[in-house]
Amino acid sequence: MALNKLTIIKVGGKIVEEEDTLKQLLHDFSTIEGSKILVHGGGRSATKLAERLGIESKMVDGRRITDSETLQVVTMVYGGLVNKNIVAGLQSLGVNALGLTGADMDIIRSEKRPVKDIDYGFVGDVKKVKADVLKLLIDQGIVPIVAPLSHDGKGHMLNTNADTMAAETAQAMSEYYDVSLVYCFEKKGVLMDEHDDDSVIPQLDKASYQKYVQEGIIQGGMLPKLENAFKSIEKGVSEVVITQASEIGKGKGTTII
Ligand SMILES: Nc1ncnc2c1ncn2[C@@H]1O[C@H](COP(=O)(O)OP(=O)(O)O)[C@@H](O)[C@H]1O
Ligand SMILES: CC(=O)N[C@@H](CCC(=O)OP(=O)(O)O)C(=O)O
Repeated sequence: MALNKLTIIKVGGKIVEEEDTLKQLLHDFSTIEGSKILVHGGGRSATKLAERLGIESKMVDGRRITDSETLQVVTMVYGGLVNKNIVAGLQSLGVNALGLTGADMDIIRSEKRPVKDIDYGFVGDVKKVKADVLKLLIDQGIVPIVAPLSHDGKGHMLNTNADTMAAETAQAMSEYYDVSLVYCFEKKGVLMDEHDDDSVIPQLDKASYQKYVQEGIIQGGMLPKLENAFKSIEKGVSEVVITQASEIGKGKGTTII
């Protein structure tokens, strides 16, 4: 029997921090038919609040070094401000959104990343996504809105890259659904030249990805997105697309092959 379709949209920090772009995204998300989940970031909003509090933000390969003060900031920003703004916005559009961190209903459990060359601090590597619980919610007509926070099951929240949260959720949900994972950000897709929006790479395979990383064409925040995209395809996700938020479902952007 063919599996039902599930669309997982990941939306990044630049879109969620601006009222107009967020409003447009929520409108576009509300029009997606069928089962869906929204995973959001908010890195830029966390960096701004940290700055106002006099806390410096450090990123390595697109991931935040999270000390205990930074963990407080990201918990407030992702689990509070950003998540609840999205939930309220979607409710106003008739979408029965439910905001969740990984701790809520134990949906996403992680382990603190071991210290190797770099100590990322309170950053979680995802160990388990409770796909069955998310499915129960979806079956009730609820639309889960997932913040980039997981927990370790011992009482600690852990900061977790939103691209990874979306990918791990997509992989786990593939047991029950035919999953499309769409990474939405402010550019039209993965670009040959970051500053030229007309240089979209329509299809990207792993060999080309590795070559572009070496050449410096792909870097920074695009790294966790693409690492997660390739892993998702390998682990049963039907489709992974990287595109501009306004072009969801229009067959544009970069498709991972
Ligand atoms: N080849 C590339 N094509 C598009 N963006 C790229 C590329 N290489 C690096 N980037 C950078 O990656 C960023 C997206 O990562 P990030 O800011 O983490 O996204 P998000 O909006 O999901 O939080 C882009 O804004 C861009 O600056
Ligand atoms: C560990 C880690 O890097 N966590 C990310 C979580 C937020 C995020 O991923 O937000 P964007 O999608 O807006 O980049 C961070 O704190 O920046």
